[in-house]
Amino acid sequence: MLSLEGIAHRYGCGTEVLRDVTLRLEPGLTALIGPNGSGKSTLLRIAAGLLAPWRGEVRLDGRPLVRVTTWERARRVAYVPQQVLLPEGMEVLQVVLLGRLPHMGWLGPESVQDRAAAWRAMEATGVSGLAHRPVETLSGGERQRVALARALATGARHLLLDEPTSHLDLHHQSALVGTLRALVERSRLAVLMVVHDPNLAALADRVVMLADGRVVADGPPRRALEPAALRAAYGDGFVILEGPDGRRAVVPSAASPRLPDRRNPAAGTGSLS
Ligand SMILES: Nc1ncnc2c1ncn2[C@@H]1O[C@H](COP(=O)(O)OP(=O)(O)OP(=O)(O)O)[C@@H](O)[C@H]1O
Repeated sequence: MLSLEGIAHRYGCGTEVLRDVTLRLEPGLTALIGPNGSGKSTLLRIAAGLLAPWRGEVRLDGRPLVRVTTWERARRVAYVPQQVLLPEGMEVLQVVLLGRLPHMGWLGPESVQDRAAAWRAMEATGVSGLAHRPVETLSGGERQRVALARALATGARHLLLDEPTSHLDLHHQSALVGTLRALVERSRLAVLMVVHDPNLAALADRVVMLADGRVVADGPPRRALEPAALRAAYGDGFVILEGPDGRRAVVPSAASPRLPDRRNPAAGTGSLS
């Protein structure tokens, strides 16, 4: 299990962008949401071991992550950044096979098992038909799915995905959630994905909401996405529609929105009717 304990972070001499965040990443699909600049990407990079926290510790099965070798970490924790950079001049299959490097070591070449894992990952993300396309010819959404395939090919049980749906159309957003859910159920993966859309977050098993670098809600979607919690984090620039089956949709409102008053957290909360 990947756990973050008492994490605080500041860049240089700036103010704290994460404050005392404690989070245990259990098997299941967890959505990480929060306003722009609330610290989501910073938290993911710290969880991936790519950024040393200013205070606190990340542990993998109880061991400090800094003591886990780079190879082992790469086999067990996969991270897909917000800005996906794929090496130009390579075909999709070659790029996805890069996800197998932690299993191949320096000596390579890839084994039958490595190729099978790469094909499985491409099929799961719907890019197997693009296997021999040079990556620079792909659309933004296709690139994003190739990056996810590379992460899945690692076989890591912990997936850290920073806005994996930002370039995806509605169909592929649903397909991605379906794929992740199937992986979670079949292989007990622990997935932490940053999303901006609360409606997408509502499809997760658990929602963690950050505001001002703190966890302000953590629980099942219905509870974590309570109107009052959303309003405290995002202000009043949205309305909540409720269908006859009780399902809710959060949609931006056309009115000039006000952000919450962070000096007085009680202001800006309340009923959204
Ligand atoms: N390398 C850096 N140097 C200085 N400040 C940084 C750096 N990276 C991020 N920040 C600042 O840290 C804060 C948190 O940034 P972060 O990218 O973690 O937020 P986020 O919640 O992912 O935002 P968004 O939703 O806009 O992607 C922001 O105020 C940002 O400007």
